[in-house]
Amino acid sequence: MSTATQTAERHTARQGYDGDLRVAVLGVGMMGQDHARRLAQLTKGARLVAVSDVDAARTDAVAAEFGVRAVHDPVAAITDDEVDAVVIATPGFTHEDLVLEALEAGKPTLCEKPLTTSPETSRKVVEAEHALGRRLVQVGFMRRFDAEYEQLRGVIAAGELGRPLFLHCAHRNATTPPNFSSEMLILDSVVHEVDVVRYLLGEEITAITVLTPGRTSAAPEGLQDPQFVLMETAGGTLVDVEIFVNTTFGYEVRTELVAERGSATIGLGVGLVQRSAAGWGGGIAADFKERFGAAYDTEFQRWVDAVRGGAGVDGPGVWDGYAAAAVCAAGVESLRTGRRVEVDLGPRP
Ligand SMILES: NC(=O)c1ccc[n+]([C@@H]2O[C@H](COP(=O)([O-])OP(=O)(O)OC[C@H]3O[C@@H](n4cnc5c(N)ncnc54)[C@H](O)[C@@H]3O)[C@@H](O)[C@H]2O)c1
Ligand SMILES: O[C@H]1[C@H](O)[C@@H](O)[C@H](O)[C@@H](O)[C@H]1O
Repeated sequence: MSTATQTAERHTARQGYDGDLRVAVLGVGMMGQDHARRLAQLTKGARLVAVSDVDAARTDAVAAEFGVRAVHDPVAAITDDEVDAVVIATPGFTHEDLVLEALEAGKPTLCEKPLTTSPETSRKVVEAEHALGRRLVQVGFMRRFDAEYEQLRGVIAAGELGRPLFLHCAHRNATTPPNFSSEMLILDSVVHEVDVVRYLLGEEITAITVLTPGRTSAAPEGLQDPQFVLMETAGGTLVDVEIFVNTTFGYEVRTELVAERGSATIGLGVGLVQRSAAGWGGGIAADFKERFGAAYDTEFQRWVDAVRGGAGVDGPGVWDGYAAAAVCAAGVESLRTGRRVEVDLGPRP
């Protein structure tokens, strides 16, 4: 029997955790460092015990900062007997391998979005978890833990406003990191709207069309920014998303529901008339760490509580990660062809 299989069996047998959950963070760039600090200083019932990054100097520096072990091989951190659970905060293209390693080792995992970068690889993860027979992987769609999104979901579920007709979404970032491609506006950014639409409406997205307006002069050479995305849902709601990632002035994530008998808007602040570099009365968040800080905190606390209690996951799982990957892949196809692309998720295991 392989060591990984033995470890998996040990962890499968375990129903809960008596002491603190010992967590390793893999990938300690911008998000990984933020999550390491969250686990080390804020999340109750969890203890940051190790960090791991392919950049050895970065691993050592972050480990020293938090007084935890530096493990230079990320797979060794996953299979380590002193590690109960892992947080994956490496770039999206590395997620497939690391999540499959974590499943093989039977380690509960909180994987930053996207689950993987294609529907085929996400399906592989869905099937690997299904074969294991229990939920072990949660996907870092943190907006589900944001109080305003929860409130909007409640408004829709209560049904007082009637059937949802439209969701108008705006997703704006101040700037993009180097090497951010036109496809990444869909795969890395709109993936959040794909997930919250499924979360808010409780139904699947059946088609997507991506339109390309004139580029902002602030976009780096070759980047198609902004883009306008139209999604259709199984229940007949139309969703539009303005994705604009080089606004230069700040971070805005806004959603307006228009239903049969009223509308409800989140992410607006109060009394907004105009937003610009000069700001407005209430101020504008600089980035996602500021806008969604409380949501990340809640996401981590609920994940740790679920793992310690034996449930493994409390929030979006591998199927949600797969659905998002499938819609985004169709979106990238639409971006390339200019055509509407239908989405078929196939059977759910
Ligand atoms: N939920 C959110 O709001 C949010 C916000 C930002 C980023 N993210 C996601 O977080 C993840 C990380 O993004 P980031 O902005 O922190 O990136 P980053 O480039 O700042 O950091 C990534 C780190 O991973 C390391 N790395 C690369 N390959 C590795 C591997 N195989 N094993 C171990 N380490 C490896 C890199 O050396 C780097 O230190 C991405 O999936 C991104 O989409 C989510
Ligand atoms: O990786 C980031 C992150 O997911 C943010 O929440 C989103 O606003 C950005 O567009 C994306 O690039």
